[in-house]
Amino acid sequence: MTLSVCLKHQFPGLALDVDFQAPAGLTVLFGRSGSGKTTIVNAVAGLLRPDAGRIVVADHVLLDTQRGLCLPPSRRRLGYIFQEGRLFPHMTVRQNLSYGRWFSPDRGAVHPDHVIELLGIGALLDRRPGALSGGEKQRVAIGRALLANPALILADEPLAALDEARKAEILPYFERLRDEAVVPILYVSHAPAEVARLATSVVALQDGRVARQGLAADVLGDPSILPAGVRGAGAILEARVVAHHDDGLSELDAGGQRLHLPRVARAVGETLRVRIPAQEVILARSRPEGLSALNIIPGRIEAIREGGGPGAIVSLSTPAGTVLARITRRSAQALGLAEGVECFAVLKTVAIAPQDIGGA
Ligand SMILES: Nc1ncnc2c1ncn2[C@@H]1O[C@H](COP(=O)(O)OP(=O)(O)OP(=O)(O)O)[C@@H](O)[C@H]1O
Repeated sequence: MTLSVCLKHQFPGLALDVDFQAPAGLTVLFGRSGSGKTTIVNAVAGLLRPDAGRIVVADHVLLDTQRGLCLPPSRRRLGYIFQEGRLFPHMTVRQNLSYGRWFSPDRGAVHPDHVIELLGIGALLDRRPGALSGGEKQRVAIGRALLANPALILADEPLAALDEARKAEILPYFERLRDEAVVPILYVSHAPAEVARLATSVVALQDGRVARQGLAADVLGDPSILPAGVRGAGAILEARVVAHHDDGLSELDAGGQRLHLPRVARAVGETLRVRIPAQEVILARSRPEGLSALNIIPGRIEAIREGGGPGAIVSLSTPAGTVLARITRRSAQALGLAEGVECFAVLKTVAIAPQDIGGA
């Protein structure tokens, strides 16, 4: 266990009461606006003194209100990545990077060359932030946080201010950070696709409480806790690249099932995470023929969740993993769908967007 957070705090509009552990890797704090994500990050950073609580990062106690202990931010050994890079405009990239290093208690544990290579910012070192794109600024901000030699990185919606193209540019760097396990990361987001790509584990918040905690695939499959409700529901499959075809498609293997996706920028043999949005999946009782959709996966219904509206979310257990389908209650009834019934999930190739595909 790398981070342990137990907090109670009362604001006029929020009664925060959380207790969770973040294992190594990248833990996403996920929840609707106002659910308490930033309040938790601020308490971990030392920017907010909560009414009660205890926060420990790898045996280093940052806060223990019972013992009257509350370390100031400068003694917490945290790297902070904000929505906007917040670089110093008058300094070059090189100077901005060394600024983080200046505050590091033992300089040198993370080598600058490695960080520069990891983030691909070698060509930017002599530029000032004004001459960088939004994505480049954010990469430098990540580098500065890493070079402060932190015990934990806090990233508060670091992609929120970027457009889709810039987000796609930055996501792989967070994946590398997660995979190299340079340092554990607590990452705030309310975008399911981002969570699906990045999270090792997810802490889902609702009204200041932990609604669910666990692996991304399990938490994201539960529409009741999703900020965007059923619209954000989706399954995560792990799939290995088998071939790239001349017509622009890539072929993947997910538990023995073939998936055809728009060309993925990964080598044959690499394993990917693919998010399958529930609203892009059609269900059929028999294997459809004469259909333009290329992906047809057989499975058995595990559960059907109905909400207050006309829709239902069907969880299908398949050899590729659990697939979710958002259909109408009317269709579920017409098809005689029920727990245990076998059916086929149909997915159009083009329904999978590049941001739904990432490193496993
Ligand atoms: N300094 C404060 N003073 C009073 N109330 C506050 C303060 N900070 C936060 N709150 C209350 O706590 C609630 C949770 O805020 P918080 O910023 O933690 O939510 P969030 O999940 O990060 O939301 P968002 O996704 O919009 O950033 C807010 O709705 C607000 O009512």
